[in-house]
Amino acid sequence: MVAQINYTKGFLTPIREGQSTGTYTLDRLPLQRGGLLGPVTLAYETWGTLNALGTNAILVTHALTGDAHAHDSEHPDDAKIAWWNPLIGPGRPIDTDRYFVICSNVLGGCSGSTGPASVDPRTEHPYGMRFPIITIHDMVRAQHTLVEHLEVRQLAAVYGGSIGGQQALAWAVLYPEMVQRVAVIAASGSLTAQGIAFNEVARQAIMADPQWNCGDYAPGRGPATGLSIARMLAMITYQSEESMEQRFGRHAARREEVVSPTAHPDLGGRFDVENYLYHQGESLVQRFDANSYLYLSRAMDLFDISEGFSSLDAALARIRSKALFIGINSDFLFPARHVRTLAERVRQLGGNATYIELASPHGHDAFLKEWAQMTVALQQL
Ligand SMILES: CC(=O)SCCNC(=O)CCNC(=O)[C@H](O)C(C)(C)COP(=O)(O)OP(=O)(O)OC[C@H]1O[C@@H](n2cnc3c(N)ncnc32)[C@H](O)[C@@H]1OP(=O)(O)O
Ligand SMILES: N[C@@H](CCO)C(=O)O
Repeated sequence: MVAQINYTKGFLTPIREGQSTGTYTLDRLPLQRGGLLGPVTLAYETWGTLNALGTNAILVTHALTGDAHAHDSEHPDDAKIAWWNPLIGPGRPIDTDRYFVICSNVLGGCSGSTGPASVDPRTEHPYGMRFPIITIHDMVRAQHTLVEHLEVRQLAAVYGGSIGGQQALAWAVLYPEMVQRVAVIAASGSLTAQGIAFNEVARQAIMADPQWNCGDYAPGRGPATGLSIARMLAMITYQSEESMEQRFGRHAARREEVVSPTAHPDLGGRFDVENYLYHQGESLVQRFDANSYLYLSRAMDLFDISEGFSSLDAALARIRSKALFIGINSDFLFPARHVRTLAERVRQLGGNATYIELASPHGHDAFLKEWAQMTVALQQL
């Protein structure tokens, strides 16, 4: 199923005891929708030590706007510095004393891995909209070559949430012999019509911004307004009515330094939730590429775990891993019942699948916030 891939180069730099950062480049990657992409670079980080047999590795896959910095051994308790910090480290559910933990920035991303902002070797200009459509399977196949390059023979586990959960599920289906355990968090076998709809509105906001310019913009000069609106919309889908009531209610804006993007002083910026969304939009513009947002959100839409197999059951029956599915009771992007149904189907097909539901008001993003519940859940795997 996986075509021959040649490695070209890679480096790994220790940044402190037990933590390294690196890049790895392969010549070309055959894509699920046809064609070849190359060279493809993945930026990655590792924590812990690989054993002599190459069997104690854990792969962590990040969410839509995440990056390879899942853990920071110098600041292990700060989730703002590294997005899954509280779950990774010595004695934690992803135990770096026992496991060699790997996290790479996803194919199509903008934090060191090849994506639409990378230079196309054929034109010597950024790919922009000449970047091919990539899928979750392509991301996973690229990760597979990285893992092989690191001399990992077996993955003790793959963990991921949201679009990272789609990747974790794809790992278990595409490489059943390699994945011993898998945690699919806040993700299902395919995104709902509602989820696709939210993503399309976000993409249209980006593409309607004149600064988008059909995807051709200089680094740092992209569609800031469009990307900001896309993030504002997406942040609503990552939360819930309950959490937004708790956090903001109808309170007046509490943060005066946030500038309301409206000409009339009372058309926006009056409510606290509005300022929160403006701030989130501005923050994403500082750290994320708009074209990457288009391609990654599209990969999320296109994902269908049955694609390439005769049926959904044929795909799910391939899973050999011990599988943990985690739903979130307030998630309306990947509703918990879809995650539970997926787990049940894997079990009905003879798989070793467990379902756990987090009880949280925090919606989809609960897997990035509910540390105590996530710790207990991941310990079940
Ligand atoms: C830094 C990074 O994210 S690195 C990349 C890796 N990231 C990821 O993988 C996930 C991306 N991150 C996220 O999705 C989110 O940050 C989450 C889910 C982790 C947390 O989201 P939130 O619940 O909105 O977090 P939180 O309440 O801490 O607010 C975040 C920001 O909104 C600001 N904010 C909170 N309330 C308000 C308000 N009422 N008005 C204005 N701003 C507000 C905070 O000050 C904070 O600002 P900062 O990020 O500049 O420090
Ligand atoms: N808050 C997450 C949600 C997407 O799953 C992110 O920004 O990556």
